[in-house]
Amino acid sequence: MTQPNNYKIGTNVIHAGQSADKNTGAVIVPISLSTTFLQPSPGVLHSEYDYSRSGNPTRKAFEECIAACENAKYALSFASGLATLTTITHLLKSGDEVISIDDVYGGTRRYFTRVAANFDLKFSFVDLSTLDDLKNAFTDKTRLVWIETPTNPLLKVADIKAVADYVHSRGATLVVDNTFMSPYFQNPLDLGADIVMHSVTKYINGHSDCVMGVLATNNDELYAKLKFLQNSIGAVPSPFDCFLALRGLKTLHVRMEAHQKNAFAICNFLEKHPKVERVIYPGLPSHPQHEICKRQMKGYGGMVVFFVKGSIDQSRSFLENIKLFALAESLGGVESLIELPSVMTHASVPAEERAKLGISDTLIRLSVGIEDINDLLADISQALDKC
Ligand SMILES: C=C(NCc1c(COP(=O)(O)O)cnc(C)c1O)C(=O)O
Repeated sequence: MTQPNNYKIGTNVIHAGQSADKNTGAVIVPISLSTTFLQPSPGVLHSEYDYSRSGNPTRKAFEECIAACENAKYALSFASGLATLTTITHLLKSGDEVISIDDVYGGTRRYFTRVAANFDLKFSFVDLSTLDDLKNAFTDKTRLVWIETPTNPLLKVADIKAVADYVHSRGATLVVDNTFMSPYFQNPLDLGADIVMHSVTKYINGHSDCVMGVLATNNDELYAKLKFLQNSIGAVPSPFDCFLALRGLKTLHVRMEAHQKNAFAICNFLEKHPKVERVIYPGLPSHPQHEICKRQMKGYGGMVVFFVKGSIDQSRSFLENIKLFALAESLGGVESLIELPSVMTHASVPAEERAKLGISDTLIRLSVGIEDINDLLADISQALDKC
């Protein structure tokens, strides 16, 4: 269990869970690759570790650091964001129902509808800009509510505290996927969420070189169940990935501020451009839930979406001419990424659902990196001029 401390996140990312090694004095947490640990006598442990799937020193350091960053007592890490989602879903039993915000990552919807639904779990997807849909979708079998906020890709925002209060009034559990904000700009547990999770692959690792996931909670009972599931299902990250993620995490506060500064500059440019229909960013007063953003978020992140005027022809032309932004899936790395959700990250969402959500062929998603903003703006400008 991670004890609360009075440090700010900019200190915790560097120090929490990372005390110098008592034996060697090593200041940086080593990569502990041993899969097994000596037992002086059968069943008697030399340390807290017996087998690396059940517990690993490098993984423990990362989990303790994330717990401190999310103001949590506990954190558990996994091989990917979806492995985290899968493990959380195993808290449920046959016949249980789950309500998810409608605009979730395509892989999350795919797991819910094409994997977990085969085990007699029922999923419904609702717009959460108000509580009405949530209340209408709730039944006595609803056990879990899953929200991303902001959502991927449309950056919709849900009122975490209001959702948590209602979910708890019905005796259910709230999970918040905090990937787009990272622990630096938003702490859902402080707002009433029971579990917060991240695709560590994104901003937490921050360098597009590690696929990993993590969850954090203050609930002792949930932690005990999830710790059991982490070991029993075994979807754990490698010690090397934990080392990479812990190293990337150390600059989270610096990177998130740089992402945000560049994102605002790009929004200001796009809003004035004649070939841009609409720009969506939580930090803009024009965002439909901007007041909620100001209340529950400490910043607005590096994700920007906008609609180009025209059709997929204009989208393709723009994306084929962009140079500095890498046309690729994923997000949250120091390099700028760009993608077309309707064809790439959300292609697995049925076309009629995409249409209902507004994920059109002219919706462009930017993961704004921390390159020099003048170069990023010049790149976007030259590509827009050609489409
Ligand atoms: C790969 C992409 N998303 C992964 C993702 C995931 C899945 O994380 P993985 O580490 O890729 O398994 C979970 N939650 C959110 C909000 C995500 O965006 C993407 O949107 O490009």
